Amino acid sequence: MTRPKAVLIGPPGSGKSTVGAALAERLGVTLRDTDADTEAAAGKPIGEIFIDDGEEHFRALERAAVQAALAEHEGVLALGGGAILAAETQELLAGHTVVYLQVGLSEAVKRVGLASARPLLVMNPRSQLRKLLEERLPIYERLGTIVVATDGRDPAEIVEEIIKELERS
Ligand SMILES: Nc1ncnc2c1ncn2[C@@H]1O[C@H](COP(=O)(O)OP(=O)(O)OP(=O)(O)O)[C@@H](O)[C@H]1O
Ligand SMILES: O=C(O)C1=C[C@@H](O)[C@@H](O)[C@H](O)C1
Ligand SMILES: [Mg+2]
Repeated sequence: MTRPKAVLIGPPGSGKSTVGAALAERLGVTLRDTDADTEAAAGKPIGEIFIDDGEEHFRALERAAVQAALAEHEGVLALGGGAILAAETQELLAGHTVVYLQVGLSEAVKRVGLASARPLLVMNPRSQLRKLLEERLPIYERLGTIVVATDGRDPAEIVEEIIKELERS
């Protein structure tokens, strides 16, 4: 059965795309990112999907993107930050190697401030992120089979820890 070597989950700014790219390179495999797949399916950026079609439509496209990627991809798979909210996705992740990238509120705020626009964090990113972390932390914790702290650590260091954990699992 085809399986990703690692599925990365975590809040916005935890580094799923950044660490995912470095991890894939280190393992000699490709990175697939469900945010990119969702944009490709819709033919427009995530921000525009939210504006034109609403979050519910985005989440439906995201569920389909996650389902396809889990079935097809053999490399590293990064999920959108909120993909784990769907019960269907939570069930599909059972049996996969799921790497939860932990990030604290202050560090997440700094990191998303540096990156491209995220529709859920356009207004008052700190309080939006706080709410989002409160809701999601128990879910990330439950789904992660490998948990890696990222605050104050650079992506290369995080990748080495993930590799060690993958070798042990
Ligand atoms: N360990 C790290 N140390 C410092 N900066 C980091 C680290 N990981 C990621 N970053 C930076 O934080 C920003 C967000 O990272 P990234 O886009 O990888 O997060 P993400 O988890 O994919 O977020 P999203 O859920 O919104 O897709 C980027 O500017 C990235 O360079
Ligand atoms: O945390 C979230 O809900 C999101 C994170 C991003 O990866 C994108 O999937 C989108 O901006 C929503
Ligand atoms: Mg990302």
